[in-house]
Amino acid sequence: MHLLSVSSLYKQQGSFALKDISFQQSPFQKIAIAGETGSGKSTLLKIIAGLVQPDGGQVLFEGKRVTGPLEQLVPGHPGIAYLSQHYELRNNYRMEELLEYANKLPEEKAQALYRLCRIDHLLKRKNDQLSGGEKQRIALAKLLTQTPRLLLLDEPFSNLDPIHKNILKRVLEDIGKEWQITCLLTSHDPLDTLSWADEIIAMKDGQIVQQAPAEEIYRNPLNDYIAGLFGSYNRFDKTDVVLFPSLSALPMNGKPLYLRPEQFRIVTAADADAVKGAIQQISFWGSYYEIQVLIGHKQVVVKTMQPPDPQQEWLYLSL
Ligand SMILES: Nc1ncnc2c1ncn2[C@@H]1O[C@H](COP(=O)(O)OP(=O)(O)OP(=O)(O)O)[C@@H](O)[C@H]1O
Repeated sequence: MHLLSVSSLYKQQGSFALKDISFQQSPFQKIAIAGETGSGKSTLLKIIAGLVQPDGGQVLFEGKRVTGPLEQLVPGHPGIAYLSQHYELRNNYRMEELLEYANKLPEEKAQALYRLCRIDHLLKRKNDQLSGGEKQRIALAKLLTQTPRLLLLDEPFSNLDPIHKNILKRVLEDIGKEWQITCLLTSHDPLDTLSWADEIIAMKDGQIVQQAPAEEIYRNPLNDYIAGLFGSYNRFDKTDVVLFPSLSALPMNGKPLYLRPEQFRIVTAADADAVKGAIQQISFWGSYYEIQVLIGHKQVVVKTMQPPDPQQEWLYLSL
């Protein structure tokens, strides 16, 4: 049985509408909802959490309908925890006091949870002695002491530096594995979610545009919007085969073909499939270089570990 089943959700909010949202989540399946700002991700999470009333459709959690705030006195569902982008921790309390007040777990289990959330060294501190990433993990631990079965995280990676982002990623892995809690999260930077998610749901203008496993959505995006969500890409249409003859070996079926920069190889002129291009720009990205290459009238972006010689004006590409 599905843990979560969302069907035909509809919600009007001013000029924005969430339209016909349907998907299912199995126990322990890791789903990320991706989409540009304003595509409706937070609204969807809040409806699932029972915090916003939908205008149509329904959410089933463990086979039972999640009621909206207009149907119950205290909004929310005891089995579903929702961590907002704008969580608040009370001032003037030590973190251990805040957690103790909320905690429903036996002491030993609570301490294990604080270790898992990497906050056990922060318990004596007050709100103003913590960084944003540390506060977020305290807020997360506080929610988890309520023993939810489904954890909804709204943009957990935004506003985090790479160090705190990586800590949070490890915490989320452990929550799934060690605490058997299913996670559903949103992100407007899906690159953060590729390594974590089993399945990605991409949204635009209140609708689901594509739903697929992480690798599938990265390699076979449905359109330019989805391709762009996951970083640099090259779009090739049928007419581009003249410029790049080896494209004819790839299945296009009348649709554009999206190739990621790392799918090209820099070769020598002697390579049978070599296509000559003019180097336009080289940018350094830490672990790789991105090169803008002009082939005929077409701009192509290529990723490489070895940059060309700075004097070099041309290079040869192959697929
Ligand atoms: N209470 C509200 N009343 C009217 N419009 C709203 C309300 N809440 C959100 N909206 C609008 O609904 C749309 C979707 O908002 P939502 O916060 O769900 O998007 P999002 O994809 O989560 O964006 P972000 O990544 O910036 O958080 C936006 O255009 C927003 O302005």
